Amino acid sequence: EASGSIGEEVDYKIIGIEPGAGIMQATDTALKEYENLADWEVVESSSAAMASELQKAYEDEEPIIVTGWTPHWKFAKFDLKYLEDPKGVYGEAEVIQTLVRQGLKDEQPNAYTVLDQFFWTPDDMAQVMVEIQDGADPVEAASAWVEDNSDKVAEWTSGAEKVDGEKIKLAYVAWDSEIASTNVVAKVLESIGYEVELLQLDAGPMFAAIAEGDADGMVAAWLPGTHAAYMEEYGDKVEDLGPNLEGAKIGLVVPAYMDVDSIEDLK
Ligand SMILES: C[SH](C)CC(=O)O
Repeated sequence: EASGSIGEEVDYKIIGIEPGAGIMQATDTALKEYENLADWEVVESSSAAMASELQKAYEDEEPIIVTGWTPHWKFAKFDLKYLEDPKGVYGEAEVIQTLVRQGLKDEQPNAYTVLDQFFWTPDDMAQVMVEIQDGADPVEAASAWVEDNSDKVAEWTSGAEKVDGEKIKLAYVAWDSEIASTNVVAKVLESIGYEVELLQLDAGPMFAAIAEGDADGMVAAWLPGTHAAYMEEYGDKVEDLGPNLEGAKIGLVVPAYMDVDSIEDLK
C-alpha cells in the first residue's frame, strides 16, 4: 500500500550506473529540465549494482526508479515500463554504432570488413545477454551464439580473408549489452584467425582509445543522443561504420506495479 508520494517512497533517488555513461548525462539534464525533479538525486553506481538493486526491489515489490536501456535482459526477467519523457530528454529511438580507428581499413582490411558488416537485432543481442545473466561466461555465451547463427555470421565475414594471428583490440564498456556484442564480434574475428584483446573502459576513455588509436574498434556508440557529447569531441578522429543494431532506447524505467507513468509524475 503506497505510504506517501513516489519521491518519499524512493527517497527522491534514481538508481543510476557508471558516471561516464550517456544515460547519466541525460539524467543530469532531466533533473534540471523537470522542475519536479529539482530536489531529486541520481545515484552513481554501476550497471551490475543497478541491476541487483532492481532485482531486490522487484522481488520485494518495492518502488524503484532506474536509468534503463533496451536491449537489456531486465525486460525479459521483470515486468517493467519506461516513464514517458514529455520533454524528450532521453531522445527517441537510438542505434548502436560501430566506430574504428582511422587507418584500420588499410592496415587490417579483413577485420575492417567484419566490423563494417556486423549487424544484428535486439533479439539476437538479448539471447546472448540472457545466457550471461543466467550464469554463462560471456566468452562461452558468445561462442554458442556464433555456432548457432552461422548464416548471420557468414554475412559478416563475407569477403574477409583468413589471417594468421594478427592482433585486434576491441574497446567496450561493461554494459550488459556491450559485453554481449563485443564478445560475439571477438569470436567472429577469432574465427578468421585474429587474436582479439578486449579492453574494458568507461565511456569517455573508450571513445578516446579509438580516436587515439589505442584500440582498433568498438561496437558501443549509442547515437544520435546518448553519446552525442562523445561524438562531438571525438567524431572527427574516428571512422564511423554506422549502425550494428537498430531499435535501442534509453530512459527512466520502473516496475509495472508502480502507479506512475511519466517523469512529470515524480513528485
Ligand atoms: C547505458 S547505455 C548502454 C549507454 C550509455 O548510457 O552511455
